[in-house]
Amino acid sequence: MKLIAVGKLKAGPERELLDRYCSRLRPKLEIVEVAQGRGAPAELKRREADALLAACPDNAFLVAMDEGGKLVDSRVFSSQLQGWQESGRPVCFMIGGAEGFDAAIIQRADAVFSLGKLTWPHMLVRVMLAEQLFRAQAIQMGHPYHKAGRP
Ligand SMILES: C[S@@+](CC[C@H](N)C(=O)[O-])C[C@H]1O[C@@H](n2cnc3c(N)ncnc32)[C@H](O)[C@@H]1O
Repeated sequence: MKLIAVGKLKAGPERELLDRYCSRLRPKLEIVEVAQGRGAPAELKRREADALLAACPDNAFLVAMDEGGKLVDSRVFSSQLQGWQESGRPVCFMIGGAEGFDAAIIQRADAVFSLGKLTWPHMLVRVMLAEQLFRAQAIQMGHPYHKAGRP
């Protein structure tokens, strides 16, 4: 699995949490960082989209993280992730920059997934996605990390 994201995550609390969840993930999550675009928002997003798409294999199943995407619970996400992984295509997640995605990313995406209607800082979205990937793995394995207490 691969995460392609805008910006460079520096040392600090987000890095520590991301490393903690990533160290528990199997298969490993390869993280590719692309440079933040420059210029007016439309141009910046176009440049970021070019870099993001260049890092994404043509045959990848691309999941774009976007607040306008599909809202699912962790069990549904876990089962969807399993299906994507079993499809034989490499699974790539993508996180945009401060201005969000260019339309080209949403058009290319095979799935658009939301962490809720609130807008989160993109470095926190990395941590939240890694935690959900770990939770999805725990659900698949029946590991008690995920407490299925809801009716
Ligand atoms: C600061 S947000 C960009 C906000 C931008 N104004 C927009 O409309 O997309 C940076 C990136 O974090 C991710 N992100 C932020 N909030 C999210 C959410 N609720 N669900 C999924 N991804 C989110 C998206 O990939 C977004 O491109």
